Amino acid sequence: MKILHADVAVLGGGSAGMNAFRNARQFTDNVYLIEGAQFGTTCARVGCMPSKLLIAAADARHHALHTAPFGVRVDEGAVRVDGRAVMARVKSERDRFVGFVLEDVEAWPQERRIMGHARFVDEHTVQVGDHTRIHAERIVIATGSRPTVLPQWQALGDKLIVNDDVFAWDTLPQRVAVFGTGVIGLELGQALSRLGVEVAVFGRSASVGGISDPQVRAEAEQIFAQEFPLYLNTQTEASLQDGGVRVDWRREDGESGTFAADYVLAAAGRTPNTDNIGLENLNIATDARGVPLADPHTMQTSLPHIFIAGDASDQIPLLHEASDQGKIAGTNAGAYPDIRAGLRRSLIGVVFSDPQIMVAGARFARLQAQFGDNMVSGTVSFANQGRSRVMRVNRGRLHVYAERGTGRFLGAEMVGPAAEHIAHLLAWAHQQHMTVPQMLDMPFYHPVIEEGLRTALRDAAAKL
Ligand SMILES: Cc1cc2nc3c(=O)[nH]c(=O)nc-3n(C[C@H](O)[C@H](O)[C@H](O)COP(=O)(O)OP(=O)(O)OC[C@H]3O[C@@H](n4cnc5c(N)ncnc54)[C@H](O)[C@@H]3O)c2cc1C
Ligand SMILES: NC(=O)c1ccc[n+]([C@@H]2O[C@H](COP(=O)([O-])OP(=O)(O)OC[C@H]3O[C@@H](n4cnc5c(N)ncnc54)[C@H](O)[C@@H]3O)[C@@H](O)[C@H]2O)c1
Repeated sequence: MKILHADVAVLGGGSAGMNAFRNARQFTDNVYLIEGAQFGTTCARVGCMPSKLLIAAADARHHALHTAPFGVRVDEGAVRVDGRAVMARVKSERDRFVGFVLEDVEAWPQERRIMGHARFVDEHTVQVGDHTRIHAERIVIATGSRPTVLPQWQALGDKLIVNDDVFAWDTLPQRVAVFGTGVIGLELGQALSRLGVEVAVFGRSASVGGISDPQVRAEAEQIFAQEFPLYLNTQTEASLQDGGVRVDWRREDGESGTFAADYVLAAAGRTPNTDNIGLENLNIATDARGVPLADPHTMQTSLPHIFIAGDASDQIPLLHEASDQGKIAGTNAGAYPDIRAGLRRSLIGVVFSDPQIMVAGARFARLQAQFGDNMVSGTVSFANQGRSRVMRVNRGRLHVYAERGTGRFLGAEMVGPAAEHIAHLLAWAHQQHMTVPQMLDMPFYHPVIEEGLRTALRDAAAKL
């Protein structure tokens, strides 16, 4: 057994762990980065990047099939999906992104990177595989998350797939049942459907892409249900049949049916990888899911020398949050005991469906609980918004929320065109603590989709 002594040990070499390692090294060279599976990050290998590549292919087919309203005739029969070519591009571009991450990792001294599953033996000792034991003064947990697989789905064997499996395909299957109407369910479900795969998306609640505003959510449901079968508030039972999967479903309203699929894609949330790292050997405060509680400004847990970052923290499971949290945790682990609050940005979240979904600042549900009647909501429908109509992307709704009296901009939720860009404008305004009147003083070009944002802001201003 190799015994090492470290100032800082970082558990997990994904986006959060890499940033923690990088930042801890600003203070000491004696830092180890431990990776249990492979370097390359979830984001680049099986997350953000390959999903966006698949969506790009799906949108190419969708646009090719929808040119007629512009007077541009494309022979529909000529639009053919070559599943092997689609997956070949997804994988080769994905490998390019992974390659850049690996270049960064390989630039670090080899003896500082240790491969193996890490577990706590006690508050200062980490066992790596069966080969190394590290005594560390400070430790950063950055072990990420994995798809949640419910026990009743285990019997499906290799017919139950997760996002990682999709990006390992060499070609496209014929039929997929998606369990989960959150971010992954919508993104991958719609992309597969647009690539010609027969898809049905099942959600056990009314949730669509995480939208908490009932009016925006209802609009999203209506839009997506027009494109592919979307079953909300639905119970499902999946069993193996004829070499595939049979999904028996029953909706709350009593409607029921069966869907035959090649695979069930589990997209029902993610579980932080903190249940298999020996936390039982520590006296650390955890939340109801068993995840260590941490101050979001310092990422310090209840054990002052242990920090947590990224999806493992179960705070906001997004890439930019993992990077920020990794930086904060690594800096504080390096500078310990000089602990400082790091930069936390305004909330921004985008679902890359079509139309896109976004949240900026704060979610409606949280704001309503906090502000109640002290909050106004400005609205715009994109159905007749000028530029959106020109481009035939005129679907969706934006709600902006502001504090009554002060006019302070509080947040927004949206399903609609250019949501990824509007999300940035609004998150930036939120972080600058702008009021709705100040936002209306900003320039708006003509004709642009952002003029819809101005309509919503004017509506909010009139109610202030
Ligand atoms: C399909 C999909 C699409 C996504 N799209 C987006 C998007 O468009 N935009 C966005 O912002 N976010 C997106 N995300 C979320 C984003 O990918 C994650 O929030 C982010 O990658 C989390 O980074 P992390 O460092 O916490 O975890 P990871 O990158 O998963 O790193 C954790 C690392 O820890 C290792 N590890 C685990 N346990 C141990 C152990 N005990 N010992 C040693 N090592 C261990 C793992 O092998 C892994 O390498 C997406 C996620 C998925 C699944
Ligand atoms: N564009 C992006 O930024 C992006 C893309 C993909 C993933 N992500 C991140 O990854 C996280 C995980 O994504 P996700 O879609 O798995 O989780 P999610 O939390 O977004 O959605 C999970 C959905 O599954 C539903 N659900 C739960 N149990 C179910 C069951 N038994 N049957 C059917 N439905 C069930 C929930 O009601 C919810 O709607 C996201 O929260 C997000 O932070 C981000």
